[in-house]
Amino acid sequence: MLTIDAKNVDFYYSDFHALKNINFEVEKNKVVALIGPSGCGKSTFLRLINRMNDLIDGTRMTGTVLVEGKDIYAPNIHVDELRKEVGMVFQKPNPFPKSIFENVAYGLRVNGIKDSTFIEERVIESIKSAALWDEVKDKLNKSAFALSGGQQQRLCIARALAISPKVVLMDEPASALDPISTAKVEELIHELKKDYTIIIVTHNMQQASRVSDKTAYFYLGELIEYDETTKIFTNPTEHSTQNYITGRFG
Ligand SMILES: Nc1ncnc2c1ncn2[C@@H]1O[C@H](COP(=O)(O)OP(=O)(O)OP(=O)(O)O)[C@@H](O)[C@H]1O
Repeated sequence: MLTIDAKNVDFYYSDFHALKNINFEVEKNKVVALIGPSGCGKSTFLRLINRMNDLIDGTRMTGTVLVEGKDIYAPNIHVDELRKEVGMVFQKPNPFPKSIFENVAYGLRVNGIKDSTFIEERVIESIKSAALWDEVKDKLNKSAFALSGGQQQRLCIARALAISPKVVLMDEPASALDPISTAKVEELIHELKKDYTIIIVTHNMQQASRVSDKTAYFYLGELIEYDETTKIFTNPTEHSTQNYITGRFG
């Protein structure tokens, strides 16, 4: 079964037609990069996969988005349940004003989990998975704001992992980070794909080619080309893709 299967998706911000007939499939445990010039609809599409656009007034979607075979826009879908399966990491690290431990425990607590041994194990495991353990193990009760930006971003990744999602959406997760932190996040993405399916929006072509199995090139609300990353970066079919990856526009 496909992990993500979007068919004939159109999306509007009021009258503005932001996504045009998108068809997009992702297999389990793959990393897919969404690339394309600013304003072409990458983030809009990413946010459709965990219904983040529902929060914006005047928006409308047609078509279907299936996550693990379930139509996530069907009336019986609970958005809170969906977001347990489809986690998200944003461009700027956004830890809560809580301790390092409580940031990661948060999703478990709001989901009603009370078993403190389970919470502790899950928090430690998630921080380890996010490649942050060695840096924070002696200060789990300190404020998350005392961490560096790169550490905060890995903490946000740990927070997303704690509730065991199937899919992790990442919207330019390294764009606010220095090169060393960026490299750590990229290594982490590589590790995480053993257990998760990851969709990442990035403006950094090297990053897309380093971290992803497949790459989707968007332009003016259309999915122009979607293929193996090596193919997109060495021998794309479309002129528009070629122009973008070689830096001729965008
Ligand atoms: N909340 C909104 N209300 C109205 N229009 C919006 C809204 N968010 C995005 N848009 C428009 O939809 C289009 C796609 O935006 P989106 O943020 O998805 O692009 P993007 O490819 O992710 O861009 P960037 O690379 O700059 O983040 C743009 O023209 C944008 O102006």
